[in-house]
Amino acid sequence: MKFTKMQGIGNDYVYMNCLEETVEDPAALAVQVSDRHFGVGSDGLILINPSKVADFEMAMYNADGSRSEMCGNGIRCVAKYVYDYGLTDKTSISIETLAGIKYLDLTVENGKVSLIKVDMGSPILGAKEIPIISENDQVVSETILVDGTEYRMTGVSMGNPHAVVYMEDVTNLDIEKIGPKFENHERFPRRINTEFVRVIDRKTVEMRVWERGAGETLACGTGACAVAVACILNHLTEDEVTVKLLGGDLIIQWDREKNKVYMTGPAVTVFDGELY
Ligand SMILES: N[C@H](CCC[C@H](N)C(=O)O)C(=O)O
Repeated sequence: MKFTKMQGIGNDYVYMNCLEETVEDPAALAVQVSDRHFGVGSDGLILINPSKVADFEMAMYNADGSRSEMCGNGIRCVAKYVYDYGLTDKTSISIETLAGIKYLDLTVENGKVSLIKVDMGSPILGAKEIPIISENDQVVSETILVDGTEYRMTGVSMGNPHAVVYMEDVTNLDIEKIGPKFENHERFPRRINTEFVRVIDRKTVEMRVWERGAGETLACGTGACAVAVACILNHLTEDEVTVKLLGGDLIIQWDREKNKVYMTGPAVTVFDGELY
């Protein structure tokens, strides 16, 4: 079976073109290919499928085989894949996900996609869609007790669930220890992606992420969107934020009139390969 390894600011997945290949058991394949010693090495597996309602469909599996609704870095790579490999010649495309249809604008340089802007749709706070928040609205955060320590956190769904946790320092964080405690906390029955964020200034934040089903990754696109929304709601930043992740930067804008989040970032092809 043919595959392509791609990465979006270091968040790497194995991509398979399922317009041509058939994958019988994607959950098992995700575990197999993700292994960094016995497999290809990745944060998970992403299948590019045909769609009846959009140009393509993306099916995303974490390294542990669990399925996620959405993947921000992954969807930019899918856009690069379908354009660079000639599956489409459009530079505005739609991709169906379990979190709805997403719309993407591609920047092409020398015949290849270099940058992608994604309309990530509307964030969801708790169970309810976030209404347009005025500057006078109250701070949106809660306290959560994890492993004996109280943290301030905002829960945001970008189709998949995120806990945004505010920190003074993320560099020295023992994420291998605290990450799993958040992921499996009783507050989150479907487990959770956790972003630990430090606000640098009103336009810049830095974060590290512990992903549901994958552990620490170098970046998380949906996580960066959740972080921006949470920081904006808490009046910590402006409506456009540069999110600095271990693998690079993403620009996140929240258009509060339309209640849409836009994510802009790169996508890179690493290599093509064949699985035996
Ligand atoms: N890295 C991905 C998100 C993966 C989320 C996944 N770990 C989940 O279970 O929701 C991103 O760029 O958005």
